[in-house]
Amino acid sequence: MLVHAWKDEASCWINGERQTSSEKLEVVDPATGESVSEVPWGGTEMAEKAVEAAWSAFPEWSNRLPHERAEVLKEWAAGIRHNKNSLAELLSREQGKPVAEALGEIEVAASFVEWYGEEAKRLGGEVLPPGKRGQQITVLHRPVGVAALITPWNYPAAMVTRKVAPALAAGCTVVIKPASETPLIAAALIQLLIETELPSGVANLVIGDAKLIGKTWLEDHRVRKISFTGSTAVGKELMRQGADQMKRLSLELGGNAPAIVFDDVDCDRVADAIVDNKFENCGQMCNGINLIYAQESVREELEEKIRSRVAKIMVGRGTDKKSQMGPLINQAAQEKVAFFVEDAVNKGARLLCGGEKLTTGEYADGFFYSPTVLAGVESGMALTEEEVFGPVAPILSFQSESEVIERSNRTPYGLAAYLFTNDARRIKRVSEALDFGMIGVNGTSLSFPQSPFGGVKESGVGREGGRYGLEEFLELKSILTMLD
Ligand SMILES: NC(=O)c1ccc[n+]([C@@H]2O[C@H](COP(=O)([O-])OP(=O)(O)OC[C@H]3O[C@@H](n4cnc5c(N)ncnc54)[C@H](O)[C@@H]3O)[C@@H](O)[C@H]2O)c1
Ligand SMILES: N[C@@H](CC=O)C(=O)O
Repeated sequence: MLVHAWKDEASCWINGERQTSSEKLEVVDPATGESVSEVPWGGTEMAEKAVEAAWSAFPEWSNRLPHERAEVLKEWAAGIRHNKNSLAELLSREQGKPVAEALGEIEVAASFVEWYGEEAKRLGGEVLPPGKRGQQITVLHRPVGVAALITPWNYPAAMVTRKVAPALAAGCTVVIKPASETPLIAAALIQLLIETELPSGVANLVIGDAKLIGKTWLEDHRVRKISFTGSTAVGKELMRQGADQMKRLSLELGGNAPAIVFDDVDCDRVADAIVDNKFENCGQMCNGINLIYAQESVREELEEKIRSRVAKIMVGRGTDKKSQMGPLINQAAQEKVAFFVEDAVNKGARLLCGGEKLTTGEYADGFFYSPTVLAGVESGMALTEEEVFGPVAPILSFQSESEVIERSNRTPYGLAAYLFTNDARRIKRVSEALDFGMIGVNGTSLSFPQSPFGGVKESGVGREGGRYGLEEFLELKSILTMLD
């Protein structure tokens, strides 16, 4: 098996072939502003060509035996794991996260491929009780068809495989558009997929103008499914555009996750869990904690335990082994975080640590922001309403269970919520009352291949992960047969 260095290899892929373009996209390291690589930049023409290839490949791929599709996925997972170190380095350079975190993401990416390879073999149908004598009712699961997959920059490896693997397992063929900030890791993963026994045209990748490519795929009748991960604003726009042709849609969108800490906990363990989650990927995580609600009697203790941990986080370039947190993805993200902190402080929040753009020395050319903790946060501050998507831990106080449930549910988002308590009855009551798609109880890890990942309300439609993620790429067909 080949080990790649990923130098000057990035490309768009259609029908198993590299694509060229007169226009190029320069991919920049957010830690240094240095160029990492150039990739071809596509538009309408390349997007159409990709659909043509996926459409032509669909009959053969969808008719393959499930275990044959599984073989390809197994080979892909092995290729990813075989190349994990160079993939993690590439991911860190274009996205900014520390290499150790990037390695973790590559393993998650491979685990989804492996899991869906296994699940592909279990795809079955159903025979239902007859409605009249001599009748047989059979329900088949059929692949939706050509699926268009659009992915974000924050987890640019795992979000690609979490879509591609179930789509291929179901028998769909795919066209993929990664975020322009992080096309290299997507191109590398698709190259590894193409290096398996995958028939040409089953997986196609177009890097380029998001609006043009999105419009082309939404207007093409041959594309039957859109699976999108990204911001709620773009998700809503795709839903509007998809309505014309009744496209099947899966939307994994933004969140505004509360972490509720009751007063019966061990504050050291809770502070560890909260800081791990909040500062992963520089706070750029859809299920990242956005608001920390501390019950008043433990608030001061928790504030201090969180502050002391956050003050020690080493910030630096992701490829530097000492770094525990990298830069934000770009200048706009850095400015947005600065705005949220300034707004909160102006409205009365207390800065416990951080609170500044890092702009000198080794940080001068990157988009760094210091790990920040704010206390005394109250509703009315902009960061209580919106997803901050940065390294800021805002702490609020609450008195009673009913009050904190009501305040947590006030958001239009509903992706993830976290709850810390040792009271079993309270765990049941509160986790059932919180209006979110995923609840972490006494822990903050939510992403596993077998578990459904996704939100309610404006956090999206549908689920990724587990058998639910496979169902997103399947249609039901009922066959009602009279046998005599
Ligand atoms: N729920 C989840 O599973 C999940 C996972 C990761 C990220 N997210 C969310 O993603 C957001 C961050 O990602 P982002 O900034 O890359 O989001 P984004 O919406 O700006 O972009 C996401 C993708 O959509 C593309 N895009 C942008 N405009 C488009 C258009 N008009 N038509 C078609 N495609 C278009 C982008 O190029 C990118 O590939 C956050 O809100 C985060 O919470 C959600
Ligand atoms: N952490 C999430 C991605 C959200 O941004 C995951 O691993 O699925």
